[in-house]
Amino acid sequence: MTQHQFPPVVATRCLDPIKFTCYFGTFVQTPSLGALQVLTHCAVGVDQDGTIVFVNENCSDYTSYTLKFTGLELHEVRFVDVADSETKFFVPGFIDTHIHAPQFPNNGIFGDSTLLDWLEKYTFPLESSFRDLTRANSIYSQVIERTLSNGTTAAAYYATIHADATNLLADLALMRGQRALIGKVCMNQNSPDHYIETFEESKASQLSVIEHIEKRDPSGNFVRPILTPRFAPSCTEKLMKWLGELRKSHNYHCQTHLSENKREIEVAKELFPGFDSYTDIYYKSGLLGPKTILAHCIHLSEHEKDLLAQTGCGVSHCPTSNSSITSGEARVRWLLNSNIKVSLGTDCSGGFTPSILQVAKHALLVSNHLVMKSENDFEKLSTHDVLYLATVGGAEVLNLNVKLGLFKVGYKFDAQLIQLDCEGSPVDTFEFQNPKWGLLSPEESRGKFLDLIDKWIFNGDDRNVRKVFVNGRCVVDK
Ligand SMILES: O=c1[nH]c(=O)c2nc[nH]c2[nH]1
Repeated sequence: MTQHQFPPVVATRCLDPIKFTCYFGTFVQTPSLGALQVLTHCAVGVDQDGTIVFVNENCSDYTSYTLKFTGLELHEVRFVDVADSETKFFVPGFIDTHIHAPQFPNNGIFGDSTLLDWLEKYTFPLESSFRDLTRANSIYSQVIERTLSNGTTAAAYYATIHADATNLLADLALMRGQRALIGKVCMNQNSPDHYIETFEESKASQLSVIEHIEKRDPSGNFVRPILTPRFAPSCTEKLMKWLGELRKSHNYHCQTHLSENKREIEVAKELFPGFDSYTDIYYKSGLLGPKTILAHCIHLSEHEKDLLAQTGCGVSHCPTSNSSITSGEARVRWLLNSNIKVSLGTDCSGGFTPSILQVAKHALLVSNHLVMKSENDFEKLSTHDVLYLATVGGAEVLNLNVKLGLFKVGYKFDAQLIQLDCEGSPVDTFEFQNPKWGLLSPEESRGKFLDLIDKWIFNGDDRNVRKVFVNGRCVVDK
């Protein structure tokens, strides 16, 4: 079906250790919001640290180029040529900036509840069972496997209040090769007797989790602790202020929920009457900064939005969850226009899918609903916009030491290999829709390829994710 005009795989195996890997094929990325870049016949070189050292577009002789560029011998380089199908391409790994790992068994179970009763009925009972490490081991292993298989190369996880189980989540992510921010949930008020901690307990277990994770990965490039006050209603001011001090003194990451549900906002205001707004509670507690991730942010006032912009926080937009438990529609464009970093979160199990690709599609549909309600086009998000939120947006919000989200020199090779015409693919491909690079005009080929990307976003799923790479290492090979 495809017109492959380039050399086949030259060397796949050698006796000496591989010093360098060169991937050859089509690479798709979103260098800026709304812009989709398609690099065809492109050679991307990755060193042993998983860092991209060259990106050479329109490179017909990629083997000679690579050897010349690196100065290495043929046997020291692994060539991975995936250009055997024109419906195969690399995209940056997805970044899930809001996911509750212990809630995974409840995906799809929410009945007709909304946030506060959903927490009581479904969420707290399940999370409290993570005092059992056998259960934690089995569920956390499954979450990591499932999200990796959906192309998620980095995630900001909420765990539970239990230090041992949280440490286990960090160990499992590190072992399996998924980048992860790991949050021990802190909650010391308005929670059920079977699932609550005192201020002193919260403090002690938070410090022990930080110590454990920092020992496991001193570089912090793979797993890192993230301070996680659950949300204002379940934390005392004393606890939030202590976490705020800790954040500021060590420049730690921080994550919490903000302005998800109207009743939740009323409760927060009732519990903290001395503050100007829900956002102000976090602001005055010292929780807001460039490494803070705020999930939802649906019902913010102008002033609250300005506070997020001023403090440099990132937002995790969770449209699947917001539709499922009837929370509302976040105004993503309104946030982006104020230079607030926005990314996507599955929010399992308020959300029902562990797939950021599905969430990207929901983000687009929710933006269409905002347009239908307000009758202006301003809020509409394109397929290219939501791909940006799923990759570059996620990297900005995670704010790690390593550069992620693009195929660019100096960035880490965290990637997915997508194939639309694989066996069992949910995406139907047709010969007349094939881009036929080199045989049609560049504009025609590009137009056809962009259509394929749209088809992938709307119809694709984990079956199309053939390989996943984190830091240059293949962690999923189907
Ligand atoms: O979507 C949500 N999931 C949760 O677990 C939670 N806790 C507080 N607020 C929350 N929102």
